[in-house]
Amino acid sequence: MASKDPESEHPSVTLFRQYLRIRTVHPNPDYGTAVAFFEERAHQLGLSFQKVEVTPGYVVPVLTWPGTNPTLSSILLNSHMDVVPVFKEHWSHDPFEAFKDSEGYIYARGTQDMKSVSIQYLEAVRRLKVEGHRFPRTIHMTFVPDEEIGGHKGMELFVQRPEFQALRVGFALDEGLANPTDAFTVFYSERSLWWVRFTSSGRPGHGSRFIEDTAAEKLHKVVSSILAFREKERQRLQSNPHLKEGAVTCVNLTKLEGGVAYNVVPATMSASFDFRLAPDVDLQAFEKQLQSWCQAAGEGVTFEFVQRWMKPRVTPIDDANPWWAAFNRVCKDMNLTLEPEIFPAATDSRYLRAVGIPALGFSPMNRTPVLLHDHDERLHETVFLRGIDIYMRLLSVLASVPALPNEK
Ligand SMILES: CSCC[C@H](NC(C)=O)C(=O)O
Ligand SMILES: [Zn+2]
Ligand SMILES: [Zn+2]
Repeated sequence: MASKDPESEHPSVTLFRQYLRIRTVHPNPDYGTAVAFFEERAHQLGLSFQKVEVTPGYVVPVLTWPGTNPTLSSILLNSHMDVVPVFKEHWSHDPFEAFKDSEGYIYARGTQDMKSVSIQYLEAVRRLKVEGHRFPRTIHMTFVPDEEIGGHKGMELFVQRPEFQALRVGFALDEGLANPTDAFTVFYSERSLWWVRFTSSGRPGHGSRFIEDTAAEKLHKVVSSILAFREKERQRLQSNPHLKEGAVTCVNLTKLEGGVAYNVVPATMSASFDFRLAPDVDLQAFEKQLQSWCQAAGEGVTFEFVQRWMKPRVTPIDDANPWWAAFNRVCKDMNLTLEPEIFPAATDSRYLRAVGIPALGFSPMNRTPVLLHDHDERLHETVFLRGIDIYMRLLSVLASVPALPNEK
């Protein structure tokens, strides 16, 4: 039970607060201290431990609880170690102090995204071990760097390593989002992230004249086409109560660049967009759409990709998927209402799904406002503790899923 008395704080909450104090914050995350923290936990829990250096200076600690049947594929519990920067002046408490208020809310960067989940995994495994359980399937816990900046020095490299293949992962859990209602959200896919810069070239000249064919006019046209598309998608979402945010495509104009002086018409200008493409979008056709918006804007309008995800994958959420069936059954047994959704942004699950691993994004935080990346990110200790109970039940069932047809 949670307690207001600091003397009798639940040890799992104390461990959570210790981890929150490790400053794994961008742009200079202290991964060394975090990796040492997980190594210490591995020793405390009697788990095997390895460090996989995916690129110089970027280590993935892997903690393993072997199953009783090594021929079966394993369960991967993934979380990322890094957290996004803070605007300290907007916080009610120091974001790296892990302050707990008199009601039991813990304030810190990472309380929701996703240091809570890392500790819930560890504590669920610890308690199951203490209770004397053994399961057929091996459980691995991985703590990856750099998710918040794209996973390019983290999960993207890790899934290509022989050490990762050796884990023989059959199913993975990774991050989700809080849900302010009594329900829990679970993510079975995510939108494809495309960051695109459109550059327009035109005739330069004096700012006092009606110059023909300027870069700005053509950029304006392409921006208008994209914002009109945005509005169409926005209306589609708004007019259909059955559609969730992740099921439509979103785009935002996030950067405008160009110009040197008030009285010089520039020869080039650019506009950058953050596209989030719904999993059912035909990506080749969408690229052609970008080309035709450029052509319609006039000569000299081009685009380049800064990020471009081309492998959208969906983890099936029907009973034909034994992992989903197991996950869903536990939630039913625990009377948890699940809201399956497509993750609106990008997580490391995309790298797992792209190499063929079914993955669900789940951070067990109901009755909690979505505060990831926000000021005063916080989580109530009772919600955190209930998450450990939920993982205990989930792990017991997932790690006992009988041999699949390809495992016999
Ligand atoms: C280039 S990867 C960026 C990853 C980030 N993920 C989240 C969850 O905010 C995003 O979707 O913007
Ligand atoms: Zn995250
Ligand atoms: Zn994040």
